[in-house]
Amino acid sequence: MPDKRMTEEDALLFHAQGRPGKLEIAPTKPLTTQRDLSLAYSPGVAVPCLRIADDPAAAYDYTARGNTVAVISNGTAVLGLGAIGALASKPVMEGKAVLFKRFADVDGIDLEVDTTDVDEFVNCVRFLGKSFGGINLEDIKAPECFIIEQRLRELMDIPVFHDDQHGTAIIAAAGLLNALYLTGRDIKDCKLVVNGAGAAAIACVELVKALGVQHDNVVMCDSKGVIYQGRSEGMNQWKSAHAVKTKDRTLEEAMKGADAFFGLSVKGAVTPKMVEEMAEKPIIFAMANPDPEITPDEVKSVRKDAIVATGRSDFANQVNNVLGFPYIFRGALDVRASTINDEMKMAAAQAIASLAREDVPDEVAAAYGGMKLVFGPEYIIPAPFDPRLIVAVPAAVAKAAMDSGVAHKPIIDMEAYKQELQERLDPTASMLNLIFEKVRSNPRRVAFAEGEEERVIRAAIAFRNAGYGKPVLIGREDRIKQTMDQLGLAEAGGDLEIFNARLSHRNNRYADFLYNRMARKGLMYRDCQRLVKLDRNVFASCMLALGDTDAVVSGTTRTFSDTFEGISRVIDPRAGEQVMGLLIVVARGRTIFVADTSIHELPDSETLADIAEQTADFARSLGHEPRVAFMSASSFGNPVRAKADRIAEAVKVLDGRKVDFEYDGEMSPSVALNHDHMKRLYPFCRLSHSANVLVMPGLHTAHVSTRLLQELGGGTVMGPLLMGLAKPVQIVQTGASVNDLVNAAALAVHDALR
Ligand SMILES: NC(=O)C1=CN([C@@H]2O[C@H](COP(=O)(O)OP(=O)(O)OC[C@H]3O[C@@H](n4cnc5c(N)ncnc54)[C@H](OP(=O)(O)O)[C@@H]3O)[C@@H](O)[C@H]2O)C=CC1
Ligand SMILES: CC(=O)C(=O)O
Ligand SMILES: [Mg+2]
Repeated sequence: MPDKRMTEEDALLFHAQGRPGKLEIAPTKPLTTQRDLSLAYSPGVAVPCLRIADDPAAAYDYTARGNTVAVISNGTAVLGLGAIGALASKPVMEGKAVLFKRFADVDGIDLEVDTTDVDEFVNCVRFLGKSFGGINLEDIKAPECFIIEQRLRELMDIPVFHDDQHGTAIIAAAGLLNALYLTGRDIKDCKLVVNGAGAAAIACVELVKALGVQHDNVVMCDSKGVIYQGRSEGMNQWKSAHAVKTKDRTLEEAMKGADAFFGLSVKGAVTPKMVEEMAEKPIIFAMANPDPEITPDEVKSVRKDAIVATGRSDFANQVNNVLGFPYIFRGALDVRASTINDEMKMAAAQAIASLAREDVPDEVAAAYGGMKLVFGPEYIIPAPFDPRLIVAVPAAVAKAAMDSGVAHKPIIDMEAYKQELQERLDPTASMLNLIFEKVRSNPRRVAFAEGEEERVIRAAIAFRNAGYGKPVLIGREDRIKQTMDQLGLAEAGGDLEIFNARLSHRNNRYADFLYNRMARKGLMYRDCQRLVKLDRNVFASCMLALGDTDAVVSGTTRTFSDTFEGISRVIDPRAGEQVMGLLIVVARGRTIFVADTSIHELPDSETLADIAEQTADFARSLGHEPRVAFMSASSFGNPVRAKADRIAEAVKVLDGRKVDFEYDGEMSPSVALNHDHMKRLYPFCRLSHSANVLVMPGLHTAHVSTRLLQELGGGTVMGPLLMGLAKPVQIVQTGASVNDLVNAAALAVHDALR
């Protein structure tokens, strides 16, 4: 079942563009000077080596071990794709490593071990233990995975956790607890059918039985049908442990009257007829990836009363181990647990289940506006981007580790630990995701002014596929169609709307509108007609001004000022605001907002103060408490520099306005961004910590520093975003990528929703 939000080409491009793959390794210490080299490498490195030789626990203080988890597979059960091999499993393993980082700030390293032999695999992994704080086994088929995990748990003194078994079981159990509650069932009476008797299925059954499901109420099926007592074909000890006395031999027979179904097998294994014959209010978790055993639409076509979950993110109720493994390891690593035991697994399941029952914070609910985030059949489990998971699950896991005596480094102050967990999650990434989800739930029309450009066409298709809205390409139809043909996008982009500014029947309306605005600013009617016909930025802006589109994106083919000139002929600034450019820089664990990067050559004090206020507002909307620094080459008059007065003056302007955020200046970047430096040299500085909003003294400096950051910074740079226009317009940089264009268009839609 294809995901409507992307094509196969999108998936390949995503992985291939820029540096191939999804991961890189970045140093955490500077390595610039000879001294750095001496400290990081020989001779300095010998000192921590000897400390660790004396005391192995010191490895947690002097190396990255304590925050590093190996994601290890042999490629024998990759998602539901089967035994595609170690190498072909690498995209999934890199993906798991990225999820570790993104959701729980754990450094994951993927290792693909090219053997299907259990002894070889175990011998390879067992000797790697000293490098890592934990081992996450992934996509290894049953029954070998049971033996591998068991042996490695015995041989290694760090947590060894087969994610497909326990990660899946924890999430499925959490979902089941909530679904049983919603359908008024007692866990002891629940009749469960499980299709699949491999890694994930066996672990799920074991965990739900530990939580109260009765042995005789569970029927498991595999590729040969029902696992009944006495069956000999295709059996193993793990399946035998769950064999039951029954006359049923097929999945279809077993499903009759069942309360709940777990699918951990393959795509399409369940038919609507099977679902039709289940009990009232059936619970159906079709968890095979990437395609479920049955789709939610198929279920709903026969059973409106069903609660349905899948492993995918494009449906409500995603029961996927991504909700578990990052957080479970976070908790386990933080207390240096020697293992991940049943107590920790149950605590994680309970924490996830309880979170779904709690009131969803407004900002999360608003962002997922299209879905019902109120505890109920469409929301039995938290959404993967729920920012509360990073606190709730690791804290529960860490506590269970401490209570069950496997924590080598117990947490003393749980509240402080929760605060620390909160800070691990990059609020910008979370908020941006929430913004994009909000856009998806409220899609709008966006005019791409440079519709003949290859990248713009690709971006329009990706924008539409991502569900952000309806793109309109401005350009000549024959040119656009020809480019689509050349790119092999004729089918994907065939139904996109195209407006040709030269031929549009709207032109007279637009020219009248423009003339009304510009007649007293030196333009004649014929000038306006020509502009509407020939300048696509003017045409697209007229569409926006007159309600024919909700937003405009442009900028790939002309300089910012040329593009802005066309747009500003039609669109005014928002009343009381400055039009300006704002850059978001996420680097080295911090998010910095930089403005104005686009419009004001040499802003006066009042304008600098306006820029500070608008940027502080924006930072706050992304979850950051703003601390504004007015940037300069000098700090607090030292050394005296020409034209620095207006910057210091901006501070006084803000004093007069009584704003509700911290600000100070003028100061140089090394003061603004280095708190120690700031406190030592300028103890009177009013900022409580390093600045996160940098107001630039002028366009030159803003441009130069922006470009330096983009070319050399090593972090993620977003923008510049265009702020302060009365209608939503984004101008990307010339040379913007498809991704930049899609993001800009989505942000423009978000602006349209204000
Ligand atoms: N949503 C989630 O978070 C997760 C989902 N999964 C999904 O679960 C599935 C299984 O993964 P995993 O347990 O790791 O793999 P395994 O290879 O360990 O197990 C696969 C199981 O599926 C059974 N099977 C295969 N075809 C059929 C069929 N037509 N009817 C019934 N059973 C069948 C196999 O039967 P036999 O024993 O007879 O060979 C085997 O028991 C995959 O689709 C995977 O994507 C896995 C982990 C997490
Ligand atoms: C989600 C997962 O781990 C799987 O499908 O294998
Ligand atoms: Mg897996």
